[in-house]
Amino acid sequence: MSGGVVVRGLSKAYDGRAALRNASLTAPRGSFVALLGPSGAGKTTLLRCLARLADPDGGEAFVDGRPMHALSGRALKEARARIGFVFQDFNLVRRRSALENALGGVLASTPLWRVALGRPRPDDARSAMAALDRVGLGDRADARADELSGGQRQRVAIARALVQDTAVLLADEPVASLDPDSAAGVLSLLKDLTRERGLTVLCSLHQHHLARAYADEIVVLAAPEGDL
Ligand SMILES: Nc1ncnc2c1ncn2[C@@H]1O[C@H](COP(=O)(O)OP(=O)(O)OP(=O)(O)O)[C@@H](O)[C@H]1O
Repeated sequence: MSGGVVVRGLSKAYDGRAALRNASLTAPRGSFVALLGPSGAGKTTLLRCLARLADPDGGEAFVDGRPMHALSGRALKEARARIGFVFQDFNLVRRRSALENALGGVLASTPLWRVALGRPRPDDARSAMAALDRVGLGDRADARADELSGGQRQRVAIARALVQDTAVLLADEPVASLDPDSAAGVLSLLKDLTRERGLTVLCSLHQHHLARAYADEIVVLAAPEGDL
């Protein structure tokens, strides 16, 4: 199984009600794939199943060659640590700086005493700075996350994924709360990263025109009908 994202026949129900039914898609390595569909179609559920933040009831979900549906324990934890996430509601630690948030990408592999003392490994601090530079926020490294604009916060979340050395980035409506210019900036940054680093981006969006402007491919999820 090559890199990127492959979903085959993925299904998930909550309390007997289908949230996702028999979904299949492929996001080849280095591509930007947009996920469209009406509210309730299961876009978030699909992204959560891919990262095994939710357990699918059936089907297969491969992320960068790893069978996420079949992993457990340490192997699952390691696989999940290699997936980057960007969510609509800015999943950053608000009172921490941009640099500390970007460093969150390596915290899973940092000894606890370094976390407790707030002393990152020098290499990690350098790569976090480089990632912030890449997303255009090198001069805001010390700013607290809650002092940044929405677009800047999404850039920090992207920097965190770069520090994590992630191969696949899952983005759940990353521009839903942003003004049009910031939204365009975030999506074009994601697109550039697919070209530059071979990053695979699977990104749910509500705006069709943005999907058409930035995505290599568009996948439309239909709402699952009825109970299972
Ligand atoms: N944790 C949960 N518990 C119960 N039902 C859920 C849960 N998460 C999602 N659902 C239900 O599953 C269905 C799919 O929801 P999901 O959030 O995946 O859709 P979506 O396409 O992302 O929608 P939106 O575009 O509105 O964000 C919905 O009917 C939703 O109510």
